[in-house]
Amino acid sequence: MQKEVNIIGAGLAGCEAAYLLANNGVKVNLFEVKSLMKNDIQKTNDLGELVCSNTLRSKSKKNAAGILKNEMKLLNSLVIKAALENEIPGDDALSVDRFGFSKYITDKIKNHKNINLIEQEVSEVDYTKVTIIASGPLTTDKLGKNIELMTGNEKLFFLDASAPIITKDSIDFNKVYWASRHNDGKDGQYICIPLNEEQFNAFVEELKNAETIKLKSFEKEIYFKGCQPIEQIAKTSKKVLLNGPLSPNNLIDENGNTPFAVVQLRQDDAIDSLYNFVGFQTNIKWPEQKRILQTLPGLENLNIVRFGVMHKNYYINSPKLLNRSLQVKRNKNIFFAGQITGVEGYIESASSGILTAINVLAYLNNIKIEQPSRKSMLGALNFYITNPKHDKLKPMKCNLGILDQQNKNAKSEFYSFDESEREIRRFIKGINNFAKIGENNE
Ligand SMILES: Cc1cc2nc3c(=O)[nH]c(=O)nc-3n(C[C@H](O)[C@H](O)[C@H](O)COP(=O)(O)OP(=O)(O)OC[C@H]3O[C@@H](n4cnc5c(N)ncnc54)[C@H](O)[C@@H]3O)c2cc1C
Repeated sequence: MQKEVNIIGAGLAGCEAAYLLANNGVKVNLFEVKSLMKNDIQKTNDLGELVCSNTLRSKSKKNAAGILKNEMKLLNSLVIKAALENEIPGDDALSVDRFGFSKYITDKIKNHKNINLIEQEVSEVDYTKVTIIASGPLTTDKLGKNIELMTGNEKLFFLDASAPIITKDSIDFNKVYWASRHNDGKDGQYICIPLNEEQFNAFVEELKNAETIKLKSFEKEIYFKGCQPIEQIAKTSKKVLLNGPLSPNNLIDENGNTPFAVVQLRQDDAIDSLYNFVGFQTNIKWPEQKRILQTLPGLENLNIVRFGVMHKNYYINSPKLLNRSLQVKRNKNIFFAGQITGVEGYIESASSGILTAINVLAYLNNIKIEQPSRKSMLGALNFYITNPKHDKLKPMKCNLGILDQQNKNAKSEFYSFDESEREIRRFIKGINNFAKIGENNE
């Protein structure tokens, strides 16, 4: 009889897991609620939606995100395929047309003979079925409560925010210029809004005094580093702004000058009509957002198509609840994948979907497998989020610091990349008796 798995959530992790399992002959029931009930940041009915920025971050072989994406590609990632098919200019980053990206994923999932997409909210997990919970940082309340009951554990959360998106035709191009940080200012792919010191100081004051949406009393201000709202950074330090979202480094204008500060806009769609603010996650009230952004040179008439918003991000205490196979210790039929496990970010969540699916496949085949080691980014993330030493897990993005690569200083600048690739190839070889991971295995 055909093996069967339920997956809750058709986001990045759920779709990756469904794709891998279905490609390996497993019948997948993929449950997704968004066509019936959207959360505040979902905009379309398509699957694998990118809810905020449209970038899967750096392509560099020296960067943690570049290393993880290469590992995912080796593992036949649906998300990487969708991204490469829908890539748009983004300098060093893999930026995508978010609509084309999700459409690609949706088509692959809906047309797969082994995947049955079921549009409904799951409020109770059926423990008798092998199940992957991939319901993400905005898991519905009913399911969240059911997960709490199952785990007997407190749910954790941190606050996250998204950045506004504007139309290109509302920008005054006489006041901005094109440049790319990683390309010596040539062949610019980002719209750069130059600020002199006075303009920068005035903008920072606006951000500091901006009226923000009030948090509910139970939402203590817990921000995850890397997703801090811009107004919060402004309150903390001008230096952090100048070294971060408003850094002018390498953004040389047409006259060969480097401005005091630069606000960057990144292309957001394939037809080049929308742009998002780089590093401008915000929780400022919407009319205030518009007023403050309009003070920037060139944006006096800006047209915002999506405002920045802030959200709670749920995740479980994985070190306590899950074993290294991302399986609930007290209920072997139940697995978790994606951001709900405590990884943070698009590619981290998607890659976790791949690893969980491989573990589910091993479980269905009654095979014990060795997880990828910490020489790979996938293995390092998995080790981090399931490490019992982290009794209060803090969400983790991929980064070079979590890799266990003893000789990385002694070797070439691409040592980590090469070492991680070797590790993933070794891992794939080790599971090829039950998992088909080939490039075009569909
Ligand atoms: C506001 C915000 C901004 C973010 N910005 C970025 C960013 O710019 N860059 C980045 O790398 N990461 C960002 N993230 C993180 C990113 O969203 C996640 O890392 C990623 O989408 C998580 O993937 P996932 O598959 O785990 O969950 P999701 O992509 O959220 O998918 C989960 C799916 O489960 C569905 N679902 C939920 N509950 C149920 C239920 N009961 N029954 C059925 N279906 C259900 C949801 O509708 C959803 O489609 C952001 C997150 C938030 C909340």
